[in-house]
Amino acid sequence: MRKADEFTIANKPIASIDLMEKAARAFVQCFLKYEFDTSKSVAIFCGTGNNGGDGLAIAHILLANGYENIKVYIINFNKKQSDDFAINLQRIDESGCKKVILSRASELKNIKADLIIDAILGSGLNKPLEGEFAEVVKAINKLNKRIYAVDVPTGFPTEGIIIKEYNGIRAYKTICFQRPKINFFFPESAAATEKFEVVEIGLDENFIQNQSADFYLVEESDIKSMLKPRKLFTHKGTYGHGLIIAGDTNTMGAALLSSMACLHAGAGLTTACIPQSGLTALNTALPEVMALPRDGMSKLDNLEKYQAIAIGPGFGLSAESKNLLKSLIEGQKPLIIDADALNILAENSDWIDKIPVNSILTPHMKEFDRLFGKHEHWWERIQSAKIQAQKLNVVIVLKNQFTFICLPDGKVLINQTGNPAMAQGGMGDVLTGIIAAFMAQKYSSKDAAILACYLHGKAGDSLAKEFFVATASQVAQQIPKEILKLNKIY
Ligand SMILES: NC(=O)C1=CN([C@@H]2O[C@H](COP(=O)(O)OP(=O)(O)OC[C@H]3O[C@@H](n4cnc5c(N)ncnc54)[C@H](O)[C@@H]3O)[C@@H](O)[C@H]2O)[C@@H](O)CC1
Repeated sequence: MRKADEFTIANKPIASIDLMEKAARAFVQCFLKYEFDTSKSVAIFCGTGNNGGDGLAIAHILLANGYENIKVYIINFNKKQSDDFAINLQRIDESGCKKVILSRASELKNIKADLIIDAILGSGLNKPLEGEFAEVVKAINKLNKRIYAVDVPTGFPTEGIIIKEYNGIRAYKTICFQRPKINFFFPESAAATEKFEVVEIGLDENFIQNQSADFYLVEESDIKSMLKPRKLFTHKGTYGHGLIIAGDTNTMGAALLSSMACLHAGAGLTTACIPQSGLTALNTALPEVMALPRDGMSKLDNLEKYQAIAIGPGFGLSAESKNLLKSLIEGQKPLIIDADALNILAENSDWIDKIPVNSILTPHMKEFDRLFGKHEHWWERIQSAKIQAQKLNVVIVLKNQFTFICLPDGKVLINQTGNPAMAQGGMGDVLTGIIAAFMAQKYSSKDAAILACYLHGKAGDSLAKEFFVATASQVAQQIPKEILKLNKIY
C-alpha cells in the first residue's frame, strides 16, 4: 500500500496532502453510515505521522458535517511530525477546533466523549507499543467507549506475528484504506478490532493489481470467470463421478452431508463409500447417491471411473481406514483429504511426502498443526502452509472464518465469504463434498478449491440473512442457488 501511495502521488495529478484529504473523506463517509447522531461528542487521538494527519483531516471534515463537539488530542511523544500532519495541524488551528497537546500519557485526564477515533499510529508501526504510547493506549481502552480506528488500530501490526500480549487499541471498527491488511484475516486480530471495513481512497488500482504479492483476495469476479456453464446436450457423464469415502457407525451423518454437497454442487454422479450399516440411512436420505459398501476392504478397485475421490469425513481411525487411505495414497490419483484421513496422516507422517500431487488437503487449525507441527501464531502457520503446499505440490485449504487457500506456486488466496452462523458441525464435510463435485466436473484442484470455499461461504452468507444459524444441510442445499446467481447462462 505504501508503494501504491507513492506511485499514485508520483503518477496521478494528486499531491500527498490531497490523498490524505481523500482518505479522510472516505473514512468520514463510512463513519457517518453508523454514527449519524451529530450531537455526540467525539475525541480524536492523533499521532504526529500520517495516521495522525488523517485524524486531523477527519476532525475538520466531521465539523463540516455537523458534528460540533469534536476535540483532538495530539499524542506528541515522538516529537517529529510528517509534512502532511503539519499542514493539517495548521488547518485545524484555523478551524478553531478544540485541541489538546499531550507530552505524557499521565496528562490524559477527564475525557468525556461518546465516541473515540484512533489515529495515533497506523501502518507506520515498526515495533510493539511500549512506554508512554502503551500507557496512553491503555488509558484510551479503559474509557470503554466505542473506538473507530483509522486504517489500523494503534499498535496492531499490518503483517507478521501478532504478539499474544497485544497491548494496542481495541477498536469496535477499523475503517481501513483501499485494501484490508493481511493480519485482519487472522483470528488474533479479534483482540484489536471487532470488525473492519475497507474504503476506496483512489490509489492507482492498475498499479496495485500488477504488484507481485504472496496474498490475493478471492473476488466474485474471479468466481464468475471460473464457473463453466452447463451446456445443451450434456448428460450425467459430462459432469463426472465423485466418490466420497466417509462415515462410520456413529458418524454416518458426515458421509451423508459430504455426499449431499457433492450432489448439489453438480457432480454428474455421486457414490458414497460407507460401511454397510449406513446403507438404509443413505438410501433414505439421498436416493440420488449410489452406495459402495466398504466393510473389510483395504483397497478399492476400478478407481479410474471416478474423476474425484474425497476421503475423511467421519471416516474413523480403524486399521481398516488406515489401510484404505494408504492404498489410495499409493495409487497416486489426486485426493481430497479431510478430517480423519488427515488425522491418520498425522499419525503416519512418513506418508505425507507421498500424497499424490494435485491433491487437496482441507485441515482446520488443529488438524494442520497435528500434520505439520504446533504453531503459536497464525502468521507462522500460514508461512508453513505456503511452504508445504509448494513442497508437496498440493493445495492446502486452511479453514477458518477466513479460509486460506495455499497453492503449489507459493500464492495464498484469502476467501472472505462465510460467517459465524456457520459455526456448526458438518460444515467441513459439506466443503469437502463441494470440492469433490468441482473436481468431478474437471476443474483443476486449484479452481475446485477456490470455487468450493467461495460458494460454501456465500451460501452461508445468504442463509445468515434469514437464519440465526445455518446448518450444514442447508448450506449444501443452497449451493446450486449460489451457482445460479453467478452463472445464469445455459
Ligand atoms: N496509501 C496509504 O495507505 C495512505 C496512508 N495514509 C495514512 O498514513 C498512515 C501511515 O503513516 P506513517 O507512515 O506516517 O506512519 P504512522 O502515522 O503510522 O506512524 C508514525 C511514525 O511513528 C513511529 N513509530 C512506529 N512504531 C512506533 C511505536 N511502536 N511506538 C512509537 N512510535 C512508533 C514511526 O517512526 C512512524 O513513521 C496510514 O496508516 C494511513 O493512516 C493516508 O494518509 C493516505 C494514504
